[in-house]
Amino acid sequence: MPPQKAPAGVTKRVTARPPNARANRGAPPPGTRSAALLLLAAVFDRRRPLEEALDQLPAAIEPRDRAAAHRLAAAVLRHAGSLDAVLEPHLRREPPPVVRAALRMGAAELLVLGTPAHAAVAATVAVVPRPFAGLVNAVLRKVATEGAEAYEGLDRERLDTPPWLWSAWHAAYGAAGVRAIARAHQQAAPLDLTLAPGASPPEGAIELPTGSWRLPEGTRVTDLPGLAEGAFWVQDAAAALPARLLAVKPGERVADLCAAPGGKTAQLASAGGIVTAVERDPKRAARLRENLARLKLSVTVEEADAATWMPAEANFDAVLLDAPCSATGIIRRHPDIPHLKRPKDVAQLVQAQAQLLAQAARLLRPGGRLVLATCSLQPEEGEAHLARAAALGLVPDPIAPTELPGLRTALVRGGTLRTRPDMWAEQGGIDGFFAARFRRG
Ligand SMILES: C[S@@+](CC[C@H](N)C(=O)[O-])C[C@H]1O[C@@H](n2cnc3c(N)ncnc32)[C@H](O)[C@@H]1O
Repeated sequence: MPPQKAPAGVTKRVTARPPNARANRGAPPPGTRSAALLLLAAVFDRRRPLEEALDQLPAAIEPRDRAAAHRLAAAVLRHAGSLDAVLEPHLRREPPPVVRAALRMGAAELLVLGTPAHAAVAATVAVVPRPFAGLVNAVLRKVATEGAEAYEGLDRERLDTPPWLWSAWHAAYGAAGVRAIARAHQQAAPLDLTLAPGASPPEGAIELPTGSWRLPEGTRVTDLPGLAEGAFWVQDAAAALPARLLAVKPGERVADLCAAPGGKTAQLASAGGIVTAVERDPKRAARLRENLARLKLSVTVEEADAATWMPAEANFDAVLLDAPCSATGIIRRHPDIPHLKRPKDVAQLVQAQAQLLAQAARLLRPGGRLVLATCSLQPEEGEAHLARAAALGLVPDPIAPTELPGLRTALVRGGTLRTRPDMWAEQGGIDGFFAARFRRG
């Protein structure tokens, strides 16, 4: 997102304390800030996903520095609009990108993460090119003394949401809806797990009404016992719903289209389905295989384009199409998304989804079931596909309220699923998903 000023006419909301300000956790370890600058340059300058940038950090960077850099970069990405609004009065002209990124980083440490001022300022100054050290020092000192008050007075929900997404969500969900969604995006998400059949949940996990298990935000999955043994896999509670809605019975032949990293594949195979998972991207297909091996699940993985893939023996009992999408439903977990996606991406993805849907319908036996899912809040990538499905001869198979315990508000339009990140707000929210179920006539 380019630096933004508060839009005209936006009401300023004042809260006693920034809701994201954490208890002071002390200064991040050395090496964090230069690694975070690499991550931010990848997202802001080259428009690469944060996860990809993390994978490409130099191998010499220590795991604890990587984790701290990820946390710092995520705070900048989540709050970039608000941080810019605080920085703006202290900048006479636009600084070079690396300096802008460092200023956002320093401001995020001061205003969001609670790093002590002396550590945040000195360590940020140390990673900028020398000619800009004085500027960064002066601006961050100002932010350290005056920034908190300015930050608290901002309409952060609005400033941290790109205008095109705000307008689209306003049109789809109304004024209260867009506000609630943007508020949910101010917070990082908790860690949700799906348990392997018969496995015990990790200590401290809470069971959600839909059957997923939740641990507090910031929990590191690698610290949980049972990960290597395949006792669970990481999967947001909303992401776990589409495969459940397919209600696979043991021995059924199931095609899982667009499958990596395989959370839904694992659910389908655990339910006893004879699963073929189709994934186009070779690296992601390799990750899918690794994940299935860890979970000791037997699945046929096809590296192929699901828009044209047609095995000799199709006639599947059930097909899950978890189509590639703009991913605007998972911004809580991926705060880089608002900085990477543009409206034209949505239009292109809708075309791809329509092709995949048509092919998915061809794979079914008569009477077979299809669930279409996208992790997007854009109606073009969800509800708009219902008319296309009807034209393909797919008959709606409405989801029943009993299939969504604790989530009845997510049941809309005569039996389709629409979750939003502001649902289950008291329990830490849920990702935004659309899902619809059909039968082949
Ligand atoms: C939303 S993610 C799928 C998440 C996955 N179903 C899960 O639950 O873990 C979309 C995946 O589809 C893959 N993909 C995109 N277009 C594809 C296509 N035409 N054929 C097969 N895979 C595709 C992407 O590489 C990506 O791995």
